Amino acid sequence: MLRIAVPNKGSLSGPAAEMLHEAGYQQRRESKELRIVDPENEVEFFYLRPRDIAIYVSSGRLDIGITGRDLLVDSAADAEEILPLGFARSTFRFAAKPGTANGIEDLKGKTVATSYEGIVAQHLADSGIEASVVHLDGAVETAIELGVAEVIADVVETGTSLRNAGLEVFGEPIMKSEAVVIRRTGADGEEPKVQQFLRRLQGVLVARTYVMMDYDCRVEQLEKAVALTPGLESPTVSPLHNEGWVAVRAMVPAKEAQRIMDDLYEIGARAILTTAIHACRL
Ligand SMILES: Nc1ncnc2c1ncn2[C@@H]1O[C@H](COP(=O)(O)OP(=O)(O)OP(=O)(O)O)[C@@H](O)[C@H]1O
Ligand SMILES: O=P(O)(O)OC[C@H]1O[C@H](OP(=O)(O)OP(=O)(O)O)[C@H](O)[C@@H]1O
Ligand SMILES: [Mg+2]
Repeated sequence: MLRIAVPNKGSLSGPAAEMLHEAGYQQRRESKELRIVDPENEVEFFYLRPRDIAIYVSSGRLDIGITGRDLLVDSAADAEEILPLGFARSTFRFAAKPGTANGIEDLKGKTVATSYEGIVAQHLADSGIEASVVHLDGAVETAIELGVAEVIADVVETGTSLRNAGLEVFGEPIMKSEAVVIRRTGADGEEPKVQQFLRRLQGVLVARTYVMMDYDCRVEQLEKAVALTPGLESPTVSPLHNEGWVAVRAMVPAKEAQRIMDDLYEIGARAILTTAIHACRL
């Protein structure tokens, strides 16, 4: 049975459960459940604090886990990323009161408050900057107002939390993060159960980012049309009953679907349809 760590709380837990559900796995019915078995898929899910997931996976007791890239790096656990999942996207940045810092060199001798001490200490060491780091559990944006630190380093998504606290980012982003699947460093990458799990999640990612497009066009327009809808490998082209016409079917990125439909119409394609993909294996 494959043993998988899943976030039990916070920004990662809802989207992770949703993705697993879309991939056909049973998920817990209420938020207090800490462990469930999905016998049909031969998988056991452990609902753990996101911060602890890399530690469990590195111990080898759990085969794989879903966590944030920033949490993985911060933990310094012996685990590695094997698949990015595209949700809980954020950047990790320094911020301070406007006009008090412009770059990392301005951190010299200052105190930085953060929940991600590992990332910050490493980044300061790599940059040759000596500064103190104070660990806070959350709501780090308030630390400056309350005099605990002159600078913070925190997760930024929309920037609303920083704006509300009257703070501004400075310097280069320290890292970009998103939810990722991890495994113990050097674990057997060919393990069939792990491979099957990854294929299912990849299927969800593809189903979320692509739509299926069907249309009819004249044979003379086919090369132009295919250039607009090259598909993943190559589009399916079938003859139509009316001579001189073909039907084309190809996957296209969902975000570009409307523009592609306009462009196809312009070159004479008709009966252009897009449909959602519910699941796939590439
Ligand atoms: N506002 C946000 N937008 C996108 N990702 C976020 C946001 N806040 C946190 N994350 C990501 O979620 C992960 C942190 O999860 P964690 O559950 O520890 O914190 P949280 O979502 O802030 O919840 P909590 O309320 O428990 O602090 C990290 O990978 C982080 O980058
Ligand atoms: O840029 P934004 O869209 O505002 O998102 C970033 C904020 O979201 C998270 O906080 P959360 O609400 O989880 O509280 P926490 O600080 O206690 O973790 C994160 O720690 C930032 O504070
Ligand atoms: Mg938080």
